[in-house]
Amino acid sequence: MLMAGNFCRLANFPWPQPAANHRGARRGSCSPWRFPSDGRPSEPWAFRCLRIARPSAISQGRSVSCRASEITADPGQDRLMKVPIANIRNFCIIAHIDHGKSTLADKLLQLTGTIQKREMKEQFLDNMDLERERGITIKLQAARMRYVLESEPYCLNLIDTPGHVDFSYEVSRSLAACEGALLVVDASQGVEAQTLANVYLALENNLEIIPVLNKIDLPGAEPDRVSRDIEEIIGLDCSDAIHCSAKEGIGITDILNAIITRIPPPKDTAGSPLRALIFDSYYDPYKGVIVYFRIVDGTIKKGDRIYFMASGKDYVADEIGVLSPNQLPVNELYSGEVGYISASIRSVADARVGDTITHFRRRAESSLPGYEEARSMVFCGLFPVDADQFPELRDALEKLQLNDAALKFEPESSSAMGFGFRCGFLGLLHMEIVQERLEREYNLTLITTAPSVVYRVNCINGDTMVGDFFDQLKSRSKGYASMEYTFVGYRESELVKLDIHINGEPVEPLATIVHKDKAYAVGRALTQKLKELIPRQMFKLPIQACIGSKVIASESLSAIRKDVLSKCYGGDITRKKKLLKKQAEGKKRMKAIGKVEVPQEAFMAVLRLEKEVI
Ligand SMILES: Nc1nc2c(ncn2[C@@H]2O[C@H](COP(=O)(O)OP(=O)(O)OP(=O)(O)O)[C@@H](O)[C@H]2O)c(=O)[nH]1
Repeated sequence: MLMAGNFCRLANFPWPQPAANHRGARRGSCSPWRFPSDGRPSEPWAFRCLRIARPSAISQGRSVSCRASEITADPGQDRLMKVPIANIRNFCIIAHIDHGKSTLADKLLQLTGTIQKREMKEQFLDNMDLERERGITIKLQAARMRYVLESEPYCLNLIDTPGHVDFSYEVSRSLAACEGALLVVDASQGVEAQTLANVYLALENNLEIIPVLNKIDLPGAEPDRVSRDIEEIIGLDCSDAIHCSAKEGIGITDILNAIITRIPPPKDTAGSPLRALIFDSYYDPYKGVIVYFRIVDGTIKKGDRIYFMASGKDYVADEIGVLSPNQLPVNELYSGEVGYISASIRSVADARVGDTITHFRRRAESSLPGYEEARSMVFCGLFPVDADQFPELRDALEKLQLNDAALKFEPESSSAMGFGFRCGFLGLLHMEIVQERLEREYNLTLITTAPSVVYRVNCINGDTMVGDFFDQLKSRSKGYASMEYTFVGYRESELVKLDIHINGEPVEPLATIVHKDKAYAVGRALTQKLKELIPRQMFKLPIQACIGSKVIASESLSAIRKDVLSKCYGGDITRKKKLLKKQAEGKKRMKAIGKVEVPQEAFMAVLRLEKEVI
C-alpha cells in the first residue's frame, strides 16, 4: 500500500515521467532516503519510487531504505524499476551466422528505449573492437530492457549470442540462463547448420522457441517455404512464426509481444537459499573478476557474504547490479534475474564460469549443473616474441580464459621457440580471435605456430595424411558434420635432437626433436631455408645441422665484400695484396667475435619445415 497524496499518482501510473527538477542519477546508492512525516519525499526524484519497503516508517518520519532497483537511475529510462517475477522474461537470440541476430537485438534495444537514438550504433551489443571490425558476434552479451504491454510493465533480459560454430560454447552457456529463445532464420536462405545445432541446444535446455523469419524485405525472401522447411527439418510448429525485417524495423513489436505471451516467467523461488549460475565473467584491472550470473533460487543483496561452491572461496559482494546493457548497480536482485557481481576477486580461478554462487552462511544444499567442458578441435603453440613476456602471457591467458571458457592451454617448451603454451581452440577463427585479443587487450607480441594437429585418415582408395582436418570437415560438410575424439595416450618413438650450428656455434632455440628417419631431410631443408633467411655477413658463414657432433647437412652463406681496392688508384700489386690481407684478417677477427642476428622468420621456418617435412 502506498501513501496518499503524491504517491497515489505513482500507484496509478507505473511509468512516471522524469520529475521536473530531477537531481540526476543515483546509481545504486544504498543510503537511506529520508521521508518527512507528512509522507512527502524530500527529493523530487523520489516520486519515482514505485514501492516502498516499509510504508509505515514513512508515516513515522523515519529513514526508509529504498531499493535502488526501485528507483529510476536515468531520467530518460526506467529500466531499473522492479517488476514482479511474473513480469520477468529471460530470453536469447539464436541463429546461424549472419542471419541477423545482432541487428534484431539493436531494434529491440531501440524500440524499448533501452538505448537512446543518439547512443545507437549498429550492432550495439557487439562492443569488442574485433566484433565490429569483422561484423561478427564473438561474445555473448546481456541487456535488460523494459517494455509495457497493456499497461503492465515487463522486464526483458536479452542475451545475444554468437552464430559462428567456433563460438557455440558461448551459446550453450547463455541458453542455460534463459526460459525462451528467438530462433532467427534468414527468410532468403533458410535452415543452416548452426540453426539446427542451436535449436537442439535450446531444446535440450527446455526453452520455449519462437521462430522468427528475418529479412522479409529482401526480394528473394521466401518466408512460407522457410517456415515449411523449419517444420519439416526441425519439427517446430511455425504456424505462428513471426515475419520480420530487423533492418527495416518490421515485426519488432510482434516479437516483443510474443516474448511476453509465449515465454514463461522464471520460477519464483526467492525464499530458497541462494543459487546463482555464473554464465560469464571477465577480469577488470581495477575491480578484479566481474561475474555475470542468473539467479535460479533466492535473493542476493549488496554486502552479502557469498560462497562459490566449486572453488570453495568466499567473498563480500561489494557491488551487484544489472546489465542495462552497461552495468548499473542495484541493492538487491531476486530469483529469475540476471546481473553482475564485483567482489574484489583477484584470483581468476576462484570464480569460474559454470560455478554456483550461494550465501556463505545459508548455503544451498547442492550446486546447479554447470556446463559441459568445451572440447578443443584445433591446437597450436603460442609463444611470446620476447621471452621475458612469458609470465605476462600466462597471466593474460588465465584472464582471457575467464572470458572465453572454450580456450584451453598448458605450458609447453619448444626447443625452437623457448617457453610458451600449447593452446586448444574450437576452430581456426577462434584461434585467430584469441591471438588478436591477447595482442590487443594484453599488449603482447606473439608467435602462433601453425595449427599442428595432423590426423591420419585411411581412405578407401588407399590414400592417407590429412592436415587441417577439423576445418576441412566443417567446410566440406557445410558445417553439418561434428567430431568427437578421445586421447589414447603417448606412444614411444625413435627421436633425435637435431642441433643447428651457425658460425660454428649451436643456436639452442633452433634445435628441434625429430624422428630418426626424418633427421636428414629436416636438416637439409632447415639449413637451406636458414641460408635464405639469414642476412649475409661481412664474413663467410657456415650453417650446419648436427646430431651430436656429427654434421648431417651443411650450407654456407658467402660474405659481403667491401671493395677495399677502390681507393687504390694504380699502385703496385704488393700494395693491393697488403690491403686484401688486412681485410681477410679483419674478417677473421670479426668472425671470431661476430654475433649473427637470426631473424624471427628463421624460428618460424623451423616449425613450418618440421610440419612440411615430417
Ligand atoms: N536486408 C536485410 N538485411 C539484414 C536484416 N537483418 C540483418 N541484415 C543484414 O545481415 C547482415 C548480418 O547481420 P547481423 O545482425 O550482424 O547478423 P548476426 O546473426 O548477428 O551475425 P553473427 O553475430 O556474426 O552471427 C548485416 O549486414 C545486416 O545489415 C534484414 O532484416 N534485412
